[in-house]
Amino acid sequence: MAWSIQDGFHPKELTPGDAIRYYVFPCFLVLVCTPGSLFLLWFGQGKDRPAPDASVFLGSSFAWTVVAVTLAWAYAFLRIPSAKCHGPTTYFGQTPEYQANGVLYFWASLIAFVFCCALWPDLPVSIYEEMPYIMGSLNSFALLFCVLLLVRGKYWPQSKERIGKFPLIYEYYRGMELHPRIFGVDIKQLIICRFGMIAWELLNLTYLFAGLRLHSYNAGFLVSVLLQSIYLAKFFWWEAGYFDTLDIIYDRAGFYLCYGCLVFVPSIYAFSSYYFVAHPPLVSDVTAWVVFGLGIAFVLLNYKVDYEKQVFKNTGGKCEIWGKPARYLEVEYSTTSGVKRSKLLTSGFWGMSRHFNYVFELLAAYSWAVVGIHYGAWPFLYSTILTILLVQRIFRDEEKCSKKYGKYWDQYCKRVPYRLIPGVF
Ligand SMILES: NC(=O)C1=CN([C@@H]2O[C@H](COP(=O)(O)OP(=O)(O)OC[C@H]3O[C@@H](n4cnc5c(N)ncnc54)[C@H](OP(=O)(O)O)[C@@H]3O)[C@@H](O)[C@H]2O)C=CC1
Ligand SMILES: CC(C)=CCC[C@@H](C)[C@H]1CC[C@H]2C3=CC=C4C[C@@H](O)CC[C@]4(C)[C@H]3CC[C@]12C
Repeated sequence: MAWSIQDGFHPKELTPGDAIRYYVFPCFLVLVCTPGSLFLLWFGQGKDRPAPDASVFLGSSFAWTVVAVTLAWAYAFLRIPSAKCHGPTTYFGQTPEYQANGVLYFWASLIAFVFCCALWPDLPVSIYEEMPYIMGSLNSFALLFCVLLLVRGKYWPQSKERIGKFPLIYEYYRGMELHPRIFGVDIKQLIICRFGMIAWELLNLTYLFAGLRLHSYNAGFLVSVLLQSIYLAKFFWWEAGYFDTLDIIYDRAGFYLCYGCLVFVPSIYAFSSYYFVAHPPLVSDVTAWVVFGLGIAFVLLNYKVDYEKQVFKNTGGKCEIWGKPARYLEVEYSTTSGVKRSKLLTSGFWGMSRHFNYVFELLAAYSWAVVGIHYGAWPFLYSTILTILLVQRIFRDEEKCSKKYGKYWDQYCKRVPYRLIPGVF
């Protein structure tokens, strides 16, 4: 069998597992995420504010302006002349093209935002206070956008790919197309890399500036925002590497990714900074800067693990890992254009566990939350959800690899027996 995503769903053979996967889980997420995100932004302000009513979905003119400007800014950077890069060719022969100006986009966004804050000093506090409305607008936009993706992917697909039928709610959740484009740009790059990631960064800065205006300097808050900013700067530096991941080569543009980056990222990923405006961290300055040192180490180590694999792949295995020639397993997989050979790295971090990059990813996420430890669990919301998301991702990634490499994947798992933490899991 050629290595491809062999979709197919047989309602007559529905197992309890299928029912959960194709009906219960997507319905649950679609129903829970919207009220959940709105609750978080109301609750996170920690005041006795009246709970938002249904009119919050209409947003406000300020909220819609913020959303529209951020989207237009992200879109503009995907249209300006720039170098291009490409993702892996799909099994049905499509090679997605991306704009390779992530670093410029990141710095230009930061500078433009700081400039706006200097021009309108009340801007950060206004955005902070209007966040429930901004989240209302984002929810309305995202839910509708995912309907458009579903309709277009189902009735007017842009690619030649043929995929099996699934329950409608699952198609909405999963999405229909792998690499859809809109007005000349790749939708996943626009929504995930450009909107989601820059919203996370600019919201962090907004909350930090709002905190400074409403209270005073707080080392714990600054450290938390700095660590996330360094992490996000690293993301834009490595953006081309992201085009080789599960989200791009396997997941489709639908609720999971698009609603995820339009709503889940701004509400949950940036939540600790949001929470710190009304609940300034209570750790001492010295503790905060020790956390900073550790956090930077975790972010860099996370990058180092990804980088080892990138160098290994780019050199076809002819590289050194930790000062010794890389060790690997030779593997084969079938494609529609014949059998292909590849290699799986088994030395360095990739010999310790099959997803050691996630260990540092999690440590980094816990490090920028830990400055809020005196407030209990809320500052750890993102890191806790990330733990669940990454464990689920390990299983999804391994299902993909097992389908792709077959018996070779079993051999690799024997050589590198642990998934995440050596000796434990
Ligand atoms: N903050 C967040 O929300 C999240 C952050 N991340 C971060 O994003 C980055 C990328 O993570 P992610 O895309 O999940 O996964 P990985 O970078 O771990 O990539 C997994 C893929 O790499 C290939 N691979 C796996 N093992 C080996 C090996 N030993 N040798 C060579 N190739 C191998 C396989 O693809 P193939 O063989 O087909 O090429 C596999 O599907 C990480 O830094 C991670 O921490 C990830 C998820 C969520
Ligand atoms: C339940 C629900 C709606 C989930 C949404 C999940 C998505 C928003 C995330 C799933 C995978 C996430 C990411 C993967 C890898 C990344 C690289 C990292 O360096 C930066 C973050 C990210 C782009 C991250 C972003 C959110 C997801 C797409």
